[in-house]
Amino acid sequence: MDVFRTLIPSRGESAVALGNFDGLHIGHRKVVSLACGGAAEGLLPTVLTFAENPRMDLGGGAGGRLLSQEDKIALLKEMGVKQLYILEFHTVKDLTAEEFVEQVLVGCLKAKKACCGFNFTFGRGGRADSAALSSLCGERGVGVSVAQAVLVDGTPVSSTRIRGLIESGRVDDAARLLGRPFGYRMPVRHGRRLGHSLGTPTLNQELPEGFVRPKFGVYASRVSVGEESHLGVTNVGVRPTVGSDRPLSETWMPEYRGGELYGSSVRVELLRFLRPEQRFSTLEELRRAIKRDGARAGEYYRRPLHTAE
Ligand SMILES: Cc1cc2nc3c(=O)[nH]c(=O)nc-3n(C[C@H](O)[C@H](O)[C@H](O)COP(=O)(O)O)c2cc1C
Ligand SMILES: Nc1ncnc2c1ncn2[C@@H]1O[C@H](COP(=O)(O)OP(=O)(O)OP(=O)(O)O)[C@@H](O)[C@H]1O
Repeated sequence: MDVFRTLIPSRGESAVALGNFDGLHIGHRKVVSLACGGAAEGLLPTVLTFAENPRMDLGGGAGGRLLSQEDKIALLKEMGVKQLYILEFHTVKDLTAEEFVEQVLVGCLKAKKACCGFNFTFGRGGRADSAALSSLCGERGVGVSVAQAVLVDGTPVSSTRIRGLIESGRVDDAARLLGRPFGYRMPVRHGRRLGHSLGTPTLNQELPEGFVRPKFGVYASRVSVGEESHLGVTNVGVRPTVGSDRPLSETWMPEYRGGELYGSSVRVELLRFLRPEQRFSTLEELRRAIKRDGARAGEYYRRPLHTAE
């Protein structure tokens, strides 16, 4: 897959999926798969997205990112996308709907097919919708496919809805909307090695500025180290017992017997909220709580995904 960060000409005629696609949830995947379907007609499956959520620019406040750019690129590649444009929003922000179709879609991306969802908006101020896209594209011989709303529990799936679930600890519900567990791949940093002395060594990862902030507390988790998955139990928060100046994700893998992971990039998926973070009066109480958390996490880890209790 080619990744372009500026509007350089497409390598050939394309089928383009349009949107921000933060999280690549099941609604987004439907739009992207419409573009991937273009391959059967000899079109290059292409995604046009943005480096930062356009809502920031349009004054809406975007909330934390659900997916790092690296993870977004990997998922789109897996889906069969051949060209990915990750643009700075200001490069298209002031174009009218007509200019966007003429200059970007037709002129640069050589689109023969454009794909979007039921609630897609574009053009200056986000004032044009999928009907406008259909008519502007139709005049230029470009087909348009509009995905109907993908619903869960009767309501459209959206990045905003998923953020709300994660921020309130409902990661198992978020997984139903994402089509996979919520997680992050971040480098493992050194901690104070207190965990080692408690008998529960932890992988410490910093959640970067601008990333969605899961509800502080302890989660059953799944940890991917290379090709292997391990049971994990993760505390997301500021560790009121021992203190931390910034939010951390700390994961103990009760059954892991492998080597040190400092410096490597490890994927942690949060499967189920277990309890809020607590201030313990002694380290011994903290140690016992962590062991109990590990045992509870094992129950969720071994349970098939997305099933009710
Ligand atoms: C499963 C788990 C649960 C935890 N729960 C709490 C908690 O409720 N309160 C707290 O202050 N710290 C909690 N922690 C964080 C520990 O204080 C921290 O991981 C430990 O002190 C090790 O620190 P270090 O990585 O700097 O060595 C938890 C950690 C884990 C792995
Ligand atoms: N539930 C859904 N069903 C079908 N298409 C969707 C759905 N959600 C988003 N889309 C489409 O996916 C593309 C990307 O949308 P966008 O990134 O704005 O997603 P969103 O999840 O609605 O985000 P937000 O919550 O920030 O509005 C757009 O073309 C949009 O219409």
